[in-house]
Amino acid sequence: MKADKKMLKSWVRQQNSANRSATMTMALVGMCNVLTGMVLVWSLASILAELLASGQGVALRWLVLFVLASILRVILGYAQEQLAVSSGEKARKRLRRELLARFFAQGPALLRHQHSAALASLLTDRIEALEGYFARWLPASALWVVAQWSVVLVVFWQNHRAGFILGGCCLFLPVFQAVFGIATAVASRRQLLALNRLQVRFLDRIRGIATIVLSGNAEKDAQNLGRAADELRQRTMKVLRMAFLTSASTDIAMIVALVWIVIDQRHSLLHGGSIPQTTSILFAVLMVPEAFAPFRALSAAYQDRAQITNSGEAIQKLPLLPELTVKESAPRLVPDRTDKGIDLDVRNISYQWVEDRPLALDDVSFHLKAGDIALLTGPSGAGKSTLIEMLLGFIRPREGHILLGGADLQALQPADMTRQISWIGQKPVIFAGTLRENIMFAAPAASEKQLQEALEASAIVDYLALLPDGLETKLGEGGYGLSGGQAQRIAIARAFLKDAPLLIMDEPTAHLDPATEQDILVSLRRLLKGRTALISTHSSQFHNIGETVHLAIEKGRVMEQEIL
Ligand SMILES: Nc1ncnc2c1ncn2[C@@H]1O[C@H](COP(=O)(O)OP(=O)(O)OP(=O)(O)O)[C@@H](O)[C@H]1O
Repeated sequence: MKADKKMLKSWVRQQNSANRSATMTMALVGMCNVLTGMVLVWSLASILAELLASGQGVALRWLVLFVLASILRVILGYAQEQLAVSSGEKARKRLRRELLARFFAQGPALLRHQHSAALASLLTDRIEALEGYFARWLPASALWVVAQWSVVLVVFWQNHRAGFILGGCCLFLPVFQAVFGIATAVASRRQLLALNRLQVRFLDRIRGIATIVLSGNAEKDAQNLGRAADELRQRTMKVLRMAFLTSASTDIAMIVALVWIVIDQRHSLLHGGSIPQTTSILFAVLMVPEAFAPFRALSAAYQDRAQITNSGEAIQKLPLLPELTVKESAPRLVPDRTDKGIDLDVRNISYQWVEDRPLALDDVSFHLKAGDIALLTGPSGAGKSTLIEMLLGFIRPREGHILLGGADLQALQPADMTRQISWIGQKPVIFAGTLRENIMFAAPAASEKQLQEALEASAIVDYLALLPDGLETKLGEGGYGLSGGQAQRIAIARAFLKDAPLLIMDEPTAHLDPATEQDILVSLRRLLKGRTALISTHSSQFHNIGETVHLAIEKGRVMEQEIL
């Protein structure tokens, strides 16, 4: 627990220092704004004092100073706002980039530890909620003490008694902040957790909509969601109440200072002191809101401060899976590819998902020559998916090595590794976009001729004419729906286009009817030519696909058997 807090603090410090120059620039412009405010108020106090004393004219210099200071304040205020927006934007972009890089570096193994809705919310809402921290809280916290106490000192210099009163009232503010601010932070943290729970629930329900409707539980589920939404509403109201109390406490301190100064100096004000004396009193009175403004900005941003802790905690909760990327400075290795495919040598690899659970892969060794087609079979939970994830480079062996074309998989640069491997799973991911974009995703630089060849080899041409806009038909969410077989052909076309020498498949025909499975097998046979392949399957239809090796896996152990 203590270690977690320490790590969180150090992460927040890192964020602060990454943003230091922007924060300091904002604080500097803010300080100029405060100083300009003093000049503005002084010129206004002088104008009023002269009017009250003589009732006649006002020295031109005060009017000119007043107008110039007003214009400068507007400019400085605008600059402050612009700097805040751009600093918040830059910080969020940087954080998103860093997080996304971490997600990609950890691969799909991350989804075994975290719900996809929680990850999506971390990348979107939680990072978005940090805008206020970088744009408002950091500059306000760097500025408020200096700004507030420089106002108090200037007031004290002009009018000792008023300076004392103002300083005294300002001293109470941190106490109010400690009481209400901490309560606001706790409320805001609970609100965020409730929001996160609601998002995860919603995504689950949307994914499982068919199951919920068919089980007759739709009504009950809607009620549960309603309750979760109500909990979020109540937590949001609590945050607003706390924020209101924080702001009200600042107002009360300000009013007390104002009334106190006026009562204290009423004699000079009512019985006409000298012009400098009236000016100093009016200056002190008019400066009261200026003295409280930096603190008001700070307390308005207090909730924003809570957000960095919330987001930081969520980021800390991401599992510390080993990152898969190899340093760019590492020497480049080139796997040896031949016309037949690529050599795959798996040497004594072991893997354990959780410390006290049995090994998911236990001293696994096998060798596939270029052009070998291996069928991987085994009961559920035997370790097939773990082995595939390891070959795809998403998890690292605890022990042992995997050599691809003679090069150690773990020492390959990510781009060099992914170029060697194509993967076809049970259901291909179809992105929202056209059919063309979905296929070209595998090789964006492919020519029109290569695309046509891939369309023919994967037999997509057979159903192209049935699509409303051919290759330009919109697919994916909100787009045209494809059957399982049609979607699987997209995955096959992608593999043709990518033209990688190692093909890994995980139950590629699992959800297809026997007739479609036969059609897909025809395309797969074409795809297998000139490649090494490892196919995890339960289907007997694969037993005459031209397999040369049988890998039977059970309890994480592999038996290799060559088929002659
Ligand atoms: N993220 C994880 N955390 C803990 N244990 C895991 C995790 N993923 C897999 N396992 C365990 O590792 C073992 C191998 O699982 P794996 O998913 O590789 O089996 P499989 O042969 O692919 O099964 P199936 O055919 O049902 O997909 C199982 O005991 C499983 O419970």
